[in-house]
Amino acid sequence: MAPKLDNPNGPFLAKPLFRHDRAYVTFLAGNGDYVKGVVGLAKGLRQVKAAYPLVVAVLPDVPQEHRRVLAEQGCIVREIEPIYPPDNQTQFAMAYYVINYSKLRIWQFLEYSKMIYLDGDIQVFDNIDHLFDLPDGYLYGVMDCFCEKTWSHTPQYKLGYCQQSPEKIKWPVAELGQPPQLYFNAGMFVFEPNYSTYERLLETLKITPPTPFAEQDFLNMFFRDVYKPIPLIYNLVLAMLWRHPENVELDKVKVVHYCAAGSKPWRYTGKEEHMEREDIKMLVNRWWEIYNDESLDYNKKAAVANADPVNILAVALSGSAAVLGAPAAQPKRAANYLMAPPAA
Ligand SMILES: O=c1ccn([C@@H]2O[C@H](COP(=O)(O)OP(=O)(O)O[C@H]3O[C@H](CO)[C@H](O)[C@H](O)[C@H]3O)[C@@H](O)[C@H]2O)c(=O)[nH]1
Ligand SMILES: O[C@H]1[C@H](O)[C@@H](O)[C@H](O)[C@@H](O)[C@H]1O
Ligand SMILES: [Mn+2]
Repeated sequence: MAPKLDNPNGPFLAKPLFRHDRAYVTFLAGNGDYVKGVVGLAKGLRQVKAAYPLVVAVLPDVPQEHRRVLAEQGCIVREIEPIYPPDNQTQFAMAYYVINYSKLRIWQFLEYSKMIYLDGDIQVFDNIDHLFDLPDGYLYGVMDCFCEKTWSHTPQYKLGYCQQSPEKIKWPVAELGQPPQLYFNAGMFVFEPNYSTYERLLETLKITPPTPFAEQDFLNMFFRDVYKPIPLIYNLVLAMLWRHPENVELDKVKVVHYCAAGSKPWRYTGKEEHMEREDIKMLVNRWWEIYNDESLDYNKKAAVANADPVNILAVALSGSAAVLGAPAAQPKRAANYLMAPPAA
């Protein structure tokens, strides 16, 4: 008797052709050295055998040469238009962060039902694919720390209050009412692209004055009712090491965010405050090990050899091997879409 198939159409059709509607996504602006961060991130994701590709949302000012480097690393490069805060108000945001409002465009990546955003100055040391399985309908991220000078404009900083240790210096409820809502660091978050959310984000931005932490403040405000904190192992903001060491179990950390002043590995000199710490040196070295590891460079042939036949067919249809593991779902809306060229 013929074996009973789960799917009466047979094993070939049992798997959908386009298997992934999930991806990691990062953001790249300018012609500077953040491209190194993104290359490092792409290689880090490969090292931990991430099941999903890395989409890089690039602004028009990212040079072709950098796009080519990213495509050769197996990234899916997508150009986005910049987003600026409302006219004449940019002076109220920290100039350096204004460009980050453009990150809102990633809600427009409708061919993906769920994505994990990671800053270019993040490295992934352990697989985090399981975060894609968190229940839909929420935005997930790691709670920030308010203790660095970058927060000196806020009442939290002035009081010495931090949501990472709310029991140390208590929020003065009698004077100021309820403590501030939980606030996530926007260098990493799990979200669902959605066109109506995207439109509401842009509409709301038009009537929202810019603030110092730019889109990070804005996203915290916009998603305040659906934000769910996840453990800090998913985005270790480096200042946690000296501000709240009792909260950090470094050997369990899966994702490191090199956001503290002077900690970007590709610019590291060790001279800035805290940068002489052994744990910082170790984390910077670990980033470089990944960045320099040639065995982690994208290898089209190996990717094809490891892929199952369904994926190979998908690649053949898409005309690009760089999308292996994330066959080319076509964007449902107009977007400049640069498929990775076949690697030489
Ligand atoms: O010249 C630049 C500047 C930034 N970026 C991209 O924008 C991201 C955010 O910039 P930083 O990582 O330098 O910023 P921080 O980590 O200090 O900032 C934090 O606060 C910011 C407020 O705007 C954002 O929310 C950011 O995601 C969050 O991690 C970078 O990782 C990178 O992906 C570039 O590509 N080029
Ligand atoms: O997003 C910012 C950024 O990452 C800064 O480097 C850090 O000092 C802040 O705490 C954070 O809110
Ligand atoms: Mn960052």
